[in-house]
Amino acid sequence: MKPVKVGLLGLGTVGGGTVNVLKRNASEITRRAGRDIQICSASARDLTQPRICDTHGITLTTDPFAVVEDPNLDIIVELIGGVSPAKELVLKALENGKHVVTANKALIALHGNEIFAQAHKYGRMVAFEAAVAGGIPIIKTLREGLSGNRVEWLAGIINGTSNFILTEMRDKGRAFADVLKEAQALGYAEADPTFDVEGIDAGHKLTILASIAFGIPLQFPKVYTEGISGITPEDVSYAEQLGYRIKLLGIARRADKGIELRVHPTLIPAKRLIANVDGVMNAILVKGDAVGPILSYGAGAGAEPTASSVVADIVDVVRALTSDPENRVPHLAFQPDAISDIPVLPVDDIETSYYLRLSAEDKPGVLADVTRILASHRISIEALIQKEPAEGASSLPVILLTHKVAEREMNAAIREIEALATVTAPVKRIRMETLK
Ligand SMILES: NC(=O)C1=CN([C@@H]2O[C@H](COP(=O)(O)OP(=O)(O)OC[C@H]3O[C@@H](n4cnc5c(N)ncnc54)[C@H](O)[C@@H]3O)[C@@H](O)[C@H]2O)C=CC1
Ligand SMILES: N[C@@H](CC=O)C(=O)O
Ligand code: NA
Repeated sequence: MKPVKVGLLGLGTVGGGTVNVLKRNASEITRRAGRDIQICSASARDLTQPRICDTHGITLTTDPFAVVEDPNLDIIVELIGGVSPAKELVLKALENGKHVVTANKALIALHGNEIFAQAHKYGRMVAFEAAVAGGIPIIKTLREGLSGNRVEWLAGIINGTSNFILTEMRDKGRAFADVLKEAQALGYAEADPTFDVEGIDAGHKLTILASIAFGIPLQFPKVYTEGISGITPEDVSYAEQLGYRIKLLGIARRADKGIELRVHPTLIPAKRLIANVDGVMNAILVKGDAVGPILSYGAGAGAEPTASSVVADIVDVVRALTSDPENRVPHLAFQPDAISDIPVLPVDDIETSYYLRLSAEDKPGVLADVTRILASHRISIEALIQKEPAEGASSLPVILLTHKVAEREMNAAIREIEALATVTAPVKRIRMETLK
């Protein structure tokens, strides 16, 4: 049979990794796919840049639109990133009758509904396994492996850059900015690394996972996002002393009145498996009603781990080229007319436990004031540590762990605590999850 012809948009970290994996494993991949897969052309902004891959035999261009307009290509692999021109390129490729593989989570989370409608219109596939958790086949797991379950919740470490930074801060006491620079040099970070450290990239991935888990539309604007940029080495160390680890988690959970969608730094008991997922590794814990909890673990970023998912998607498309299109797995696992309108809850309604760190003057009565305020909001305290003031400092750190309370109630209590004359700095708050 004739080879399947692929055009690649982007030859950076993931594009280069994809060329390398397809070349190195060509014969095994052909045995799995049933056809040879040939990268015929590729676009990059600057053709003179050094590359991690050998582009011998690939026609190179600086114009990505020339690739999607090439009538000889069957599959377009979009590895440029960002919304524009990626969106225009993907829509055009589908219109031109090509199947699309992409690693672009921002694009799918923000414009997936429109892109899937275009794919449906032209009877083509869009595959995006690499968009969530790099090399971990979590989309396939949710969409296919767990399709007999009612998913109750999922919680994941789904940003490799943030996890790498938190791990290096904890293990080696390194400074945030210094570790972020290293993550960028290793090709883990987004083109704009604030997407990594402010929880936006994890929010994009959570949007996709939640749609596939619960059968809801992609709705990134309703995800609560908070990143790790405010986490200090002190918080990491206090959490450790209390038996917890701080991880940036993306959490999607069915609650009584709707669905929680939130990304924030979270204290997790140190003995949980997921609390020990370190460096650039990612892990997603999914709780299905039938299977119980399952944990998928693997590299969340980097050239070849991400290429592993890109190539698997190419193989899926190639296999589907010979099967009845109506029997394909739907993009969001649920049939397009079966997407439900169950509401996403505002963050104020979400209940969690909290770690609070206060700076208080070393005077009698301060703790009594704080506990009175918490009690007046029906917030009960689970643990408390009070430290000696640092040498020369007049205020002392007080660390509290609370039982579960609604975010709205905690916000009100924090406002009152911060108004106390004896509390000398804004209260530091990190949410906690037991993940049971
Ligand atoms: N780096 C990683 O570990 C992972 C990246 N991703 C996603 O994969 C995609 C690619 O990421 P990387 O390979 O890291 O990026 P990169 O910056 O290393 O490579 C991007 C490539 O696209 C080209 N490009 C960029 N803007 C362009 C434009 N406006 N027009 C034409 N070409 C353009 C560049 O020349 C380069 O060849 C992104 O969507 C990213 O979010 C997903 C999972 C992991
Ligand atoms: N910047 C992302 C790359 C993979 O999606 C990350 O750090 O996880
Ligand atoms: Na994946």
